[in-house]
Amino acid sequence: MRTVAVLGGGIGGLAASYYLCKSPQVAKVILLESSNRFGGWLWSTRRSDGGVFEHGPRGIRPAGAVGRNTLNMVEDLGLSGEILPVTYSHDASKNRYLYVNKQLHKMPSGISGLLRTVPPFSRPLLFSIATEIFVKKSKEEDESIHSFVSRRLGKELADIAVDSLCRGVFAGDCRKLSVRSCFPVLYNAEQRRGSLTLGMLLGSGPSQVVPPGPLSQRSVKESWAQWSLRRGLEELPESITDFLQRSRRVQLHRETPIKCISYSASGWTIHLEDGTITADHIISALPAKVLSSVLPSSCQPLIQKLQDISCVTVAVVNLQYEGSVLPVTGFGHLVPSSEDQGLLGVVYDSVPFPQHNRSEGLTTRLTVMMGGAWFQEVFGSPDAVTEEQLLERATEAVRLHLGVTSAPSWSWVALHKDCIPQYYEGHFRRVESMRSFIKNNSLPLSLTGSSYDGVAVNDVIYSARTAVEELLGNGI
Ligand SMILES: Cc1cc2nc3c(=O)[nH]c(=O)nc-3n(C[C@H](O)[C@H](O)[C@H](O)COP(=O)(O)OP(=O)(O)OC[C@H]3O[C@@H](n4cnc5c(N)ncnc54)[C@H](O)[C@@H]3O)c2cc1C
Ligand SMILES: C=Cc1c2[nH]c(c1C)Cc1[nH]c(c(CCC(=O)O)c1C)Cc1[nH]c(c(C)c1CCC(=O)O)Cc1[nH]c(c(C)c1C=C)C2
Repeated sequence: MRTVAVLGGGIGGLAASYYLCKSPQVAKVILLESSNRFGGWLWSTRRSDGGVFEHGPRGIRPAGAVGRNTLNMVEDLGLSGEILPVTYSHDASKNRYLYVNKQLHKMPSGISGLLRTVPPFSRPLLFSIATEIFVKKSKEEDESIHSFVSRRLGKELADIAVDSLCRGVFAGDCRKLSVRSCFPVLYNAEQRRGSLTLGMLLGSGPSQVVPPGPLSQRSVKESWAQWSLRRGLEELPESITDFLQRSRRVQLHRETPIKCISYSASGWTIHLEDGTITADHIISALPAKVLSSVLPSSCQPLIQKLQDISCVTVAVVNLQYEGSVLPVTGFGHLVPSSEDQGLLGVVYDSVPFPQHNRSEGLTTRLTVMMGGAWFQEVFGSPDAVTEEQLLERATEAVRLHLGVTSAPSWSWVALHKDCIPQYYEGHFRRVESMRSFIKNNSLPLSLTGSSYDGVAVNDVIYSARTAVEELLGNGI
């Protein structure tokens, strides 16, 4: 392989470039990013007083093949000493809350949490789990998450717990999201074991093989539930960028938006604002809709399918309060759509990562997330809403939900337009048919990034690795 162009310099494009760079088979890697920085949604503000605020992801899970894979990369980049782990026994792992009927309720955990009736639920969770074993498996090839959970565990759990969970991961509506694509473990447990309960007890099928490196082994030994980095998660893309800059085979281009791409027998031509670049193969780590807008019209069937993968907009408001202001301790709370459509949830950042608090004087850091699938309905056009409106709505939620009446001593409002792709029912078929089109037409193109195979940072990195392995026809 002579030249591979990687489109989009978020964590997906950086990871693809990293894996390409590891292989001697590739002569040249060209990474093209439209904005003035690499990292995409991994974005941390570091203040001069020591405070670190995350505007995108704030914690990564170490578990599973995808979690091990990321830790192996982190170790290879020399970031092991920067890790901030949060163990399973930490309050942030044990305590998560739901805000229902204008009150915070701790989500049931442990055996006693399953046996008792825990508000806002009207019966013990064990009842739903025990009866779930006898529910017949579906013959449908996909289903909405809400329909799946209602059928197997009851409507109450679907309406409150699962509705909130989908807002806290996809900022999305569980009535539209696909169980098969968003929660493959649940789908496979039903298909392979006939039940979620049996699937959890017996395992729901083979998982990818990723041998754990020393850092991943440490995460198991020390029981990590999630981790961040000392200077915030943006340290990860910064470190990959440094790694790539050290290679003479890699060209990194910021402020280089791709205008369109064309294909001929001699390969791809990528049209930029001020010139063109040629490549033998393209790995796209662009959001699906952006890729659809730059592809040549000869790819019409692919363009159509890419356009069907839409994204939601999330407003992220970081708040710093003086002193210790939280009435409870834990990861944060989620708000079901029946309680408040626009307010998705509040993360209590100071609890899992106190190391990111300002170095002098006690502070509490919170992040309020708003909008998602309900953005337009609640706030109107993202282009018309003001920062003042979003800040006001966020501080009002903190006052009502957590009883914090003081004004924040620092705040940051970010409007993330089209930031989380929504895997609606039938997503897996759309992705399958896009990849078939590429294969059947022998297009030297790979699809990676959060639009296809999972939205978590771990999933995006693993998808980049898979794209490179498939391209080079070997393991990395
Ligand atoms: C608020 C929020 C909280 C999250 N929390 C978590 C979490 O706690 N844990 C977790 O695991 N995940 C979390 N995620 C998800 C995760 O951060 C994202 O799914 C992931 O970062 C997406 O990476 P990506 O590279 O696929 O896409 P992006 O980050 O969107 O990268 C795409 C890149 O393409 C560039 N681009 C766009 N158009 C062009 C063009 N024409 N030419 C060139 N470049 C272009 C963009 O500028 C961008 O840099 C969160 C996401 C958000 C938004
Ligand atoms: C309130 C909105 C959001 C919060 N986080 C996100 C949104 C949209 C985005 C997000 N959160 C997680 C992921 C990755 C999923 C993964 O597979 O690793 C993404 C894209 C992690 C996560 N956050 C919550 C859960 C249950 C998970 C899954 C992994 C885990 O169990 O740790 C819950 C949660 N998210 C938010 C809050 C306030 C909250 C619960 C109290 C914020």
